[in-house]
Amino acid sequence: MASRMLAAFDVVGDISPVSAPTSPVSNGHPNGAPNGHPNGVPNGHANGHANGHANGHANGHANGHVNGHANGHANGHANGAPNGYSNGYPKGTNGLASRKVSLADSPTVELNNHINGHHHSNMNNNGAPLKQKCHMLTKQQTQAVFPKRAAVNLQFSDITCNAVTFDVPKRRIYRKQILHGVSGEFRSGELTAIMGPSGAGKSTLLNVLAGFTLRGAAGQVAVNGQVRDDKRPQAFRRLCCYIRQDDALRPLLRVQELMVLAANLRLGYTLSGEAKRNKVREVLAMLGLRGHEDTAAGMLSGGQKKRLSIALELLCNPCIIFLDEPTTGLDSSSTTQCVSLLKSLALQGRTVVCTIHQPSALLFEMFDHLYAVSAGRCVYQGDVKGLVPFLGTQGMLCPPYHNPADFLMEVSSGDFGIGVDALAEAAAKNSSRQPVVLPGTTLVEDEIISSPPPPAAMYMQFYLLLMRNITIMRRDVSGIFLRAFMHIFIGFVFGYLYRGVGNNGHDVLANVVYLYGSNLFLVYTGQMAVTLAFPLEVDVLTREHFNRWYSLPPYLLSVILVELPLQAVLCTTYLVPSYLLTAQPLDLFRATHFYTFATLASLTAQGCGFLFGATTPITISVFLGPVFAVLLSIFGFCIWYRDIPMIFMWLYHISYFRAAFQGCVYAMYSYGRALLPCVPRYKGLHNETTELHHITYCHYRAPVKILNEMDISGVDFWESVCTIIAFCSIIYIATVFVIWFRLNRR
Ligand SMILES: Nc1ncnc2c1ncn2[C@@H]1O[C@H](COP(=O)(O)OP(=O)(O)OP(=O)(O)O)[C@@H](O)[C@H]1O
Repeated sequence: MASRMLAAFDVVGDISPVSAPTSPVSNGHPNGAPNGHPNGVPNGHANGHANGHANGHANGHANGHVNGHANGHANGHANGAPNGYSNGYPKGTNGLASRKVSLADSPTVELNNHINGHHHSNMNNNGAPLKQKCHMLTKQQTQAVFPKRAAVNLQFSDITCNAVTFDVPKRRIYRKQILHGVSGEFRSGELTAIMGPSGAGKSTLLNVLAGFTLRGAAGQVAVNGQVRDDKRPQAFRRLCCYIRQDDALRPLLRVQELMVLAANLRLGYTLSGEAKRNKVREVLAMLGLRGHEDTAAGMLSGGQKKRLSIALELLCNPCIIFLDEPTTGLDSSSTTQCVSLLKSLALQGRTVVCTIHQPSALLFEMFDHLYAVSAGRCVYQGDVKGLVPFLGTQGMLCPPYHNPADFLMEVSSGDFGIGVDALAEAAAKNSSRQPVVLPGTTLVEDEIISSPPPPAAMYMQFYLLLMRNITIMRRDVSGIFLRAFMHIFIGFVFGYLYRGVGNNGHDVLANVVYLYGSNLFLVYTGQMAVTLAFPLEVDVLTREHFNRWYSLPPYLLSVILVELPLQAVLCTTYLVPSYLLTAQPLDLFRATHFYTFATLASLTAQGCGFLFGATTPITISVFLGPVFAVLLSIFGFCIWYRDIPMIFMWLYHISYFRAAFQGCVYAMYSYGRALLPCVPRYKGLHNETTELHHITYCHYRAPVKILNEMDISGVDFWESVCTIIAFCSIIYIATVFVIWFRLNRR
């Protein structure tokens, strides 16, 4: 475990050859430093013991827990955070000025503390110095990667959240209160863990604090004392990023490509290309992803994906980082790496808040601040090391050698007979944390201290996203090949089954079926491809849009401009073989009309696919899409105009499928087409096709006859085209509206 963790830091050394911190101690808030061991482990270890015993777990717990593994580590926290804060900014006098020094100095120190602390516990209980090198960024390098931004404390008070659900079988509406008026503060420079049993409301709280979901939520969130205006979330969003549990990355893009794209979108073009490349290099190095630049995101391990998600957001140097269960699905080594990384980000002055499930004892102690939630109530907030004493005061003694995180879970699940209400009440009394308002740091002033460069302009966003989509399409060779193959294959199958029907008076009805089938096939393929793909796309879109990578119009335009031509090409691969094999007229005018209608129908169906994919879960959209397509396809083929009941007449008129199908039939049999040859065919018992020349009656010899019978002798090309385009436009506008609503509904 340890070696992997170090390996990650070694990578950092590529751009920042080892540098022992020079004067890390005096100002450092996380002090691990104060007594700690910027350079030497033995010292830190000794102090760790002393302080751990003295401050922390003096009763019962001390013997087991402290002597076990937590010591070297506990030292850093025990002495570190509290002193750091009192020295650093809570006293408020020098606020930012003192932070500027302390935060820049601290990462090296504290991480060494961590790493050494771990080694003490796991590998070196005798206190022997560990011979290891930890390559970390120096103060200058850290500041070069992440210029100073304001320290941001996040206060929240009386947060409630209600969910409304509808029970379909019982036909009843249920209201459920998920959060019951929780309050607290998450501070700059601290790594905060939100912990609690499953279903306690951790993710809900994180969502509300990040501003990701505000439906049903009430209460107040303030940034450095300034109340957040949820109606104008932009100012807050400029300060923070939210990394959700699912790594919504584009699997076909390489790490470097994703980073460069993110840099271009988010850092815009006021920075030179070289500066952005440097920044990408530095962030990748910091997150231990150097050497993986050419690896596709889909091929990264779980831990690497998590780090890449963080790297992408770090490019614009957020003040607050929210992470929902960043360690879920990671092995213990990757989990430690991930939390170490978060710790180092916090130590650089960020406010880092994450939800986490039952961490190991080691991991637990890496957090500075714990916010425990159970059944929507806060059951503890404060220093991690204060948890066991607090529970002790409530009569719940953590057994020796027991992981306090596990103990917390057991207690808050009610295993010790104390109710959540009683615990929450005790926690409220115990909480000694007073809100700290940092002087001179408001949402507006943050811009003055250091605002990230302006993001790319809209047209550049469009260009960058278009290039990204083209690259993804080019990489998805197997997907595109399969789609093309299926179109060609079905083109030949249809062509064979209906061979020759396009130029035979006896086969006019068969040809009408071919035209109907062709439209239906292209409508299905156009619709289903995006219906299935778009819900997956929505996850990435939600993450990127929430974190302010780009606006919706350039995004949608870039998607449509890649999908439309692709679908048009796929239509061609079907239409050409089937058209030729079915012996449709070799007349450019008719062929163009046919192609225009069939392709327009397919592209409109694609719009429906976007709409269904964006509005409904995939299990519903795969059902709803085809039903809608079939419904609209009935009119004009299964039922003719004169037979349609009044009540359904509107469906006839809006049906893009009907307009396209009738346009195709009209193109084949109107515009003065000559009398058709009548070659009746009879399929004999032995499958031979025999021409029966003696049959003389040929009902559809005159092409206009089928048009009259189908009631479509008056089709107007432009009217049909306009009907389809109008329908298509409405569908796309509805899609834009629905996606916009989904992305902005909070
Ligand atoms: N939209 C919703 N409608 C109804 N109930 C909801 C909704 N969102 C969350 N809940 C319920 O609220 C409770 C808390 O959910 P939340 O996801 O915040 O828990 P959690 O602590 O993050 O759980 P876990 O650790 O298992 O992810 C759960 O019981 C959940 O079923």
